[in-house]
Amino acid sequence: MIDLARQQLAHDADPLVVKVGTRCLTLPDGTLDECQVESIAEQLVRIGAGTTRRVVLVSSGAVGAGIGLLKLPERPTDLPSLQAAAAVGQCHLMESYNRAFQEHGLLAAQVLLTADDINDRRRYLNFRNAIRALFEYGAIPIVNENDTVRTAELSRTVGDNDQLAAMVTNALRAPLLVILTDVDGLYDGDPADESSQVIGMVEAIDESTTGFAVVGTHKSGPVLSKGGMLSKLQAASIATHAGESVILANGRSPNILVDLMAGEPLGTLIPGQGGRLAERKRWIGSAAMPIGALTLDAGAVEAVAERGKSLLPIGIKAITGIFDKGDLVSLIDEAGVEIARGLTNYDSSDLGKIMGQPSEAIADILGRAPYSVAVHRNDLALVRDAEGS
Ligand SMILES: Nc1ncnc2c1ncn2[C@@H]1O[C@H](COP(=O)(O)OP(=O)(O)O)[C@@H](O)[C@H]1O
Ligand SMILES: N[C@@H](CCC(=O)OP(=O)(O)O)C(=O)O
Repeated sequence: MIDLARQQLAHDADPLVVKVGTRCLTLPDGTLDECQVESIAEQLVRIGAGTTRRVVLVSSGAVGAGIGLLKLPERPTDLPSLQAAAAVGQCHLMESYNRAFQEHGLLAAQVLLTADDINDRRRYLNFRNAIRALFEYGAIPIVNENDTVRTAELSRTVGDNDQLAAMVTNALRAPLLVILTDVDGLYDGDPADESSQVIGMVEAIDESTTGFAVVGTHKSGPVLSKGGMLSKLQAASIATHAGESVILANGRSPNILVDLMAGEPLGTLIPGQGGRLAERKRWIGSAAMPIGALTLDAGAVEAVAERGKSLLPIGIKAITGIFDKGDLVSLIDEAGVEIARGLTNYDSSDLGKIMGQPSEAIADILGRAPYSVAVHRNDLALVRDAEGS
C-alpha cells in the first residue's frame, strides 16, 4: 500500500544516496553476486538515475569480490591482505557495475574516499564539485571507502561504508539515504528469532533503538566489512541529525528501490530530525570529525550557546589535542558535554598561550593578533542545531 508521506519523501529524494552492503552483494561463498549488481543497476535506472534523478551509489563488496578472484581459501584477517583483496576486488566490482549500467546506456564513475577527504574542507568541496560534474554528465558516481590507504587505528577514519554513506548524504544535502542490506529493516530483536518484528518507523535514535542491534550476529571478525546494524543506526543518526531521512531495507527483496521510490512503506524509516542545516554548518556539525577540544567556562558556554556569540580566548579553560589553525574542534563545557563544533582561528600551541586572556593581550603574547576571537560564530555549529531542537 502506498503511504503518502513516504511518496512525498521519495519524490523529494533528489539527490538520492543508496548504500549497498556486502551482505546484499555477495554469494554464500563470499564472491560477488553479479545478478545483484545487475538488479541494483537496473532498479537505479528505473527510478531515474542518470536522467531524471541524481543518484549516488555507495557500494561495499570489494573485499568479497577480491577473495573470489584471488582464490583465497578463506577470508584473511590481517589488514594488508584484506586491503589487497579490496584492491583486486574493487576493479571487478566496478567492471560489473560499469557493464550493468552500460546495458542501459549509462557510465559508472568510481569514487574512492576516506573520512579524511570529507574532514578536510578543501577536499570535501572538491569531492562535492566532482559529484556535481558527474551528475551533469549523467554518469553514476559509485563510492567506496579507499581501503588500501585505510588504517584501522586512525581516529579520523570512518570505519565502514554505512557512516561514509551518511557523510556523503550530508555533504550533498541529499534528503534521503537508503541503506540496503540482507534483512527487512531494524528488528526489535535478533532477526534470526521468529518472534522479532521489523520496526516500520524509528522517530529518533536513542539507547532503546541501538539496544535492538544484536552485536556479533554477523561479521564480527572481518576488518574491512564490519558494519552491522549498530553501524547503520550510527550512520542514520549522522544523517538524520542533519535533517535528512534514512530508510533501512532489504536489498535482496526484488524491486526494493522501485517500490521504495513509489512510496511503499517498506523497511524502517528514520525521518530527518528538525530543520535541514545550512551547508557550512552541516559540514562543521556533522560531516567532519573534530580533532581537538576546547573546554569553555560557564560564561563562554552561555555566550556561545545562548547568545550566538563567537568564542573569545578568555573563555577557554583547557585545550585537548594538537591541531592546526582552521581545524575542526569540539567546544565542551566543564562537565565534558559537547555544546558546539567550530573551526579554530589559532593552532593548539598559540591557543595554549592565549587561553584565559583578554583579546587585547593576544598581540603582546604572540607578537601578532590576526584574530580577536578563537572561533568565529560563522564557523560554529551548535550541537543542539544538529539535533534540530
Ligand atoms: N536488530 C536488528 N535488526 C536487523 N538486523 C540486525 C539486528 N541486529 C543485528 N542485525 C544484523 O545486521 C546485519 C546487517 O548488517 P551488516 O552485516 O553490516 O550488513 P551489510 O554487509 O549489508 O552492510 C543483518 O544481517 C543482521 O543479522
Ligand atoms: N570497503 C569494503 C566494505 C566495508 C563495509 O563497510 O562493508 P559493509 O558493512 O558490508 O557495508 C568493501 O568494499 O568490501
